[in-house]
Amino acid sequence: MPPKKAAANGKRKASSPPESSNGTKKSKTSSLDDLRKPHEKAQEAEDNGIVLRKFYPHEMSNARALAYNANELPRPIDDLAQVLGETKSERAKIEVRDAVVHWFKCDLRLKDNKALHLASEKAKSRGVPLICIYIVSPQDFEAHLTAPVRVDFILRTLEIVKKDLAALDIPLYVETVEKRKSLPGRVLELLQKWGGSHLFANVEYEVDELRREAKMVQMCLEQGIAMDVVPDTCVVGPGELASGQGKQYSVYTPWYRAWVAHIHSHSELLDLFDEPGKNPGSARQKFKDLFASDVPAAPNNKKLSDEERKRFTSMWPPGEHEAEERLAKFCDERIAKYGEHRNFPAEGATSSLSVHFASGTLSARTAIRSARDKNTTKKLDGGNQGIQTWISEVAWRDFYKHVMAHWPYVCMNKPFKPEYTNIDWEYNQEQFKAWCEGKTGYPIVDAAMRQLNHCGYMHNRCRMIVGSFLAKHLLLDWRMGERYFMEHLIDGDFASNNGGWGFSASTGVDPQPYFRIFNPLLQSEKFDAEGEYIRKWVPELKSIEGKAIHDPFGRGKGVVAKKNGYPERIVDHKASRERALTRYKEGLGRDTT
Ligand SMILES: Cc1cc2nc3c(=O)[nH]c(=O)nc-3n(C[C@H](O)[C@H](O)[C@H](O)COP(=O)(O)OP(=O)(O)OC[C@H]3O[C@@H](n4cnc5c(N)ncnc54)[C@H](O)[C@@H]3O)c2cc1C
Repeated sequence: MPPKKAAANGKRKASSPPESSNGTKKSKTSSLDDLRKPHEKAQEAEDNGIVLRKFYPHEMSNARALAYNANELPRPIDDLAQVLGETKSERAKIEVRDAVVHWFKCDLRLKDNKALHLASEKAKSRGVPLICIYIVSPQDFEAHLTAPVRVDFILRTLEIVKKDLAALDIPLYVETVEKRKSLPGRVLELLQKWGGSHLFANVEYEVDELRREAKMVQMCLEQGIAMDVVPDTCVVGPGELASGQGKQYSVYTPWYRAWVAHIHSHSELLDLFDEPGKNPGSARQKFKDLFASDVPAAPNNKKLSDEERKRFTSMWPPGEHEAEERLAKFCDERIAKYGEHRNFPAEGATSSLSVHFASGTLSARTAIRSARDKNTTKKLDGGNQGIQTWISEVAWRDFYKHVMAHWPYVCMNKPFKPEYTNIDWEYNQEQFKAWCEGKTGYPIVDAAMRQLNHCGYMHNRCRMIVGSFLAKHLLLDWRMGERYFMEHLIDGDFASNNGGWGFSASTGVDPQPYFRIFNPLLQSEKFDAEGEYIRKWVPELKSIEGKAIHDPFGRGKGVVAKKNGYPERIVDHKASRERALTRYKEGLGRDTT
């Protein structure tokens, strides 16, 4: 994150001519007042639970989004880089006192964890103990729509992290802080209590976290504490790659080529960070309260039922050792054929590692390195096709984080293409409920939604099918689907989820034109030809043989389906398609701010 200078009036100076996300419209901003106006559909977004007004301002105008593109508004990532840059020398002067602290967030592992490694090195340099903390923030979980299954996975993982750290005489202290605004102050208080002079954390690229960390670096410094926030979660961090014209990429393929070339020419990017070293033996006695502290139960707003907890515990074993084993097994057994099989949801051909990337129980570096080392060429883009394809999928994760950092309004309920907010979306709650429950009458859609509800996970092909179905067949505001996913996915990751929804609704960064509408029947026949996936998740259709499984009412098996309680289609494919085409076209022709 290279630091950038802000202009004296607090606004960033444009480094290149104003441009929109996609080059179609210029920013029309005239005054700050204009930029503060809500979008004309803001109330609708609020009423439908898309913008959580308890925590956030109303939906911004399109003009404000375009002002980010025109570099007229500072990006949170640049603000953090600037604070880090400006305070660097002062922070460097701070002497190590009684302890060094690492703050775990979405990086719940000991191996190959950059901030943890740096914290450990700092502590060792003066022979003082390393203390680790994790703050459970129920309000952050609420504001970020974190799924209860994900919270449960995090808490189960923390037990493992605590045990592994204790073996190194390092305490992990976990505390619940009810109010998200109190979190920075509480972290500081803890550091002061322990005589901690240095706080380390890995960067999270969501807007809330970037802004919080920028403030915290300052707050810490005022108290004589050096906070360092370092890039770790991506192999190539946001902002590192620019096109020949110096612009940030908004299209995946050229970005990916640059990503591969950059790693090939900076091989150190795949060097792994050592685990922390052992604490001095005295740490056990000195911080015995911290060693004795427990990992709390899930907060009330994110509790699972006993049955769910049992189910998810057996489905999703937590922690980095599990991630490591899963990665090794995948590389040994399935990666070579990944390219051919990954699109077929019944096959279980993908890695199922997303939960580990999302919680940080596995680093992207380790994953890419392991895959590369399996390849005879030791290159990212040569040799075995399956390995290459898998690496390029993991790269999507970096790409979407880069998008979120450079176009921060995607993290504020706006689509990457702001003009898509002008579309008249539907808010039909009955149809939304049918979609959520897997009762749309489209077997592949229903199977997928039921997989999500049962497992906290859905196959990628199916995520695209149900996303497109929600946005185009039901014409529901895609952000309702985005929210539902976050509230139910164990691998919920804002950037990847937002990117996936942008793709599905054609509102995102990928050049996926709105008139390309997935036909669920064709998708079903192509990717679940034998209906194995459908039969697994939609038991009402289990007895239906042959191609009728894809469309029981249209293919003479309506009586059986109906008898077993399976619903008829809630919308007609052809009519929905026509409606979507018209509505998208009208919306995009409208000029609102
Ligand atoms: C509408 C929609 C919503 C999505 N929401 C999320 C989400 O919240 N969290 C999430 O991790 N992924 C999300 N994805 C991407 C993708 O579906 C999952 O990463 C993938 O299904 C996870 O399964 P896997 O680990 O077996 O993947 P594999 O096929 O084994 O891929 C390996 C890894 O590459 C990354 N990856 C693969 N595909 C993508 C992609 N399209 N975008 C970003 N990263 C990718 C993931 O980290 C994944 O674990 C979404 C996709 C769509 C279309």
